[in-house]
Amino acid sequence: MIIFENVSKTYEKGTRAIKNMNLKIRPGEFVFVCGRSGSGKSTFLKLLLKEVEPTSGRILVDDQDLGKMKRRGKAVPLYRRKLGVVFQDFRLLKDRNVYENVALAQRVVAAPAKDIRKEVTSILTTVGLSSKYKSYPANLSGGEQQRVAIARALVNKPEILLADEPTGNLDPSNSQEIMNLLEKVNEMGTTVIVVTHNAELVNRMKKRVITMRRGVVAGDVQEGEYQDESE
Ligand SMILES: Nc1ncnc2c1ncn2[C@@H]1O[C@H](COP(=O)(O)OP(=O)(O)OP(=O)(O)O)[C@@H](O)[C@H]1O
Repeated sequence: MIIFENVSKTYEKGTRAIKNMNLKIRPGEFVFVCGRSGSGKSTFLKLLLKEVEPTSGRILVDDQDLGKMKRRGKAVPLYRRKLGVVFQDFRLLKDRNVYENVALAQRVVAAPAKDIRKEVTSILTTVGLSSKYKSYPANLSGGEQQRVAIARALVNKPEILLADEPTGNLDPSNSQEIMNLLEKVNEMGTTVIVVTHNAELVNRMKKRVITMRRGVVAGDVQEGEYQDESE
């Protein structure tokens, strides 16, 4: 369970990026966080990743108070293992093939060698890329590259998948396929949080929609819609 209690974030120069955010996301939910550029979506993700600290308020993830977690030591890296992250620009290693890109995430957490092949093979099957395990990113379509990034984010079995504009670089048909994959991942048990301003896609998915406007939660609706130009 993710809980934001009266969370505000003011950056050094005085920009109030998040104002009094109250939010609960339950295990297994699929949530869109929508809003225009500058509405606070990235700051929300950074708070959840403990990349930035709230100016006030409290963030709890599975009863762990992020504010009480020591910056030094193992607590933050251990906490971050709960979270898989996917970005708009895929962020794959260009000089490694698909298999290696995904396996590396397992090596980072010192997974036993005998498990790596099994887990990587299994997750590549889930994302529909088992036949391309030897390909390099440059030889894959954007949609395929994002599938590799999703496999990499999921191979260590995080509880929560965070996707920051995952379809920002994709055409409509690849975007829909990525959304379908995220829905499948969610149905397999992972909590999925997707930050986006792609209203068309959001409105087709019929999921919970949290709308941010100038740092404030302006809407939070189950099977909701996002009206891009509502401001
Ligand atoms: N490191 C920072 N220092 C100062 N101000 C910042 C910083 N990061 C973000 N901001 C400001 O905080 C506000 C919210 O930004 P944020 O990046 O969270 O919005 P966003 O909805 O993710 O936008 P985008 O869709 O463009 O990424 C904006 O006014 C932005 O200029």
